[in-house]
Formats: sequence, structure tokens, C-alpha cells
Amino acid sequence: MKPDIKICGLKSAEAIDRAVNRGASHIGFIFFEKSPRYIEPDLAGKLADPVRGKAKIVAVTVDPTNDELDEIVALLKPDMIQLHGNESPERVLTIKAVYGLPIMKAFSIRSADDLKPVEAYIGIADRFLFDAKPPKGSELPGGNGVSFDWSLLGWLDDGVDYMLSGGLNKDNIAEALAITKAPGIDGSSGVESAPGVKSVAMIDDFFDAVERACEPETASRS
Ligand SMILES: O=C(O)c1ccccc1NCC(=O)[C@H](O)[C@H](O)COP(=O)(O)O
Repeated sequence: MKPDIKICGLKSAEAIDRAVNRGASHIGFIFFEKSPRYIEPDLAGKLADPVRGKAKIVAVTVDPTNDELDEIVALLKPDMIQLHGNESPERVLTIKAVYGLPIMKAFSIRSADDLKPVEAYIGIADRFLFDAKPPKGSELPGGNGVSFDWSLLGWLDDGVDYMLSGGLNKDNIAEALAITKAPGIDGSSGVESAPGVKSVAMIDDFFDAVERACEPETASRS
């Protein structure tokens, strides 16, 4: 079955339009100032307007304060908040209660131990996003274009709803899906021609690769 597909770190109308037309279920806007994908909330809101209802709008934040969330929620009007920092289960519950929006909680994975904290968020976060641990020296908690050992997700309880993330691209997405059977996938650097610059051609290639991976029999006959 085709997974949900989130394209993250969007900053241009052209890339948003292409991602949504190719079938992105989610589009993410990054509100972390050190990121090359950072976007002002008011511009994100304007870019999201034409695709509202066609794809879920995700506000990607890192240990956000309520003041930051107030501004992002007012201007972007997201369908979902992604928490990509060290937010505790209690903080996730508070954010859910204050903003009335579903939460995607991100975890950085390198080893099986990194999945242990997930249990405390089951029934609290609405969905998980499993990303690779940032390389040493990176200032970014996400968007580093690196992958982790996908077989680790075999340790997860069945029924945990998540997006697989971290260094996914047209060349590795088939293997990632074959190993994990992930219900959702998330791509960012893998569809960029330079940090923070999405390429519509690479977005096309990524969606083509997902389609091939999800319809192996059709693809091998043609
Ligand atoms: O993408 C960023 O720059 C970023 C910065 C700070 C927090 C999160 C960030 N990205 C979150 C995502 O959901 C990315 O899509 C995810 O980390 C995968 O990125 P990539 O490895 O580049 O595909």
C-alpha cells in the first residue's frame, strides 16, 4: 500500500504545487531559524493557502515556546504540529490541549535504545516520526540527509503509526519501504538541489520511485 508522503522544508509555491500534485499527503514548514529551510510564519501561511484541504499542513518546530506556537498557529493555520526537539510527554499533552491540533513527535534514532523513550508517548502523540540522529557537529536536529538502520523499526510494537525519515531519496526509498513497510515517509534533503532549495525534478523522481516501489508487478511488466 502506498504510504503517506510528507515533503518537508518547503519554501516555494512551485515546489509545494508539484509535491501536492504528485500526491503528497503532508507538507512541512520549518520554524527553526538555523535551518536553511527556515521560513517566516506569515510567508508559510500564504504559500499554504492554495493547497489547504489537499495536503495536511505541518508546522515543524523544535522545543517551541507557547509564544512561538501562538504566532505559527495564527499565521500558518497548520493541520498538525511536528515536535522535533526534546519535548516531554507532559509538554506534548499541553501543546495538544492548548492548540487542539494533532502532534507528530520526532525521535532521533541511531540504536535500538533510542526507541525506548517512544513508549512513554504512545496514546499521547498522534503520530511519530523516526529520523536519524544528527551527525556530530550539525546544528540541525533534522534535515541532515542521513539515514539510520531501518531494521531497528522491527522492534516497534505493531500498530505504532509513524513516518520514516532521514536521508530518504529516489535511490533508497524502495529498500526503506521493503524493510520497514512504513505507513508514512518523509523526504527533504533528498529532493533538494542545494540545502534548502527544493527541485521539482527531484520531487518528481522521488514520487516516481515511491510509485515503482509500491507497484512492483506493474513496474516489472512495463
Ligand atoms: O529540515 C530541517 O532543516 C529541520 C530543522 C530542524 C528541525 C527539523 C528539521 N527537519 C524535519 C524533518 O521532518 C525533515 O524532513 C527530516 O529531518 C528529514 O530530513 P532529510 O534527512 O533531509 O530528508
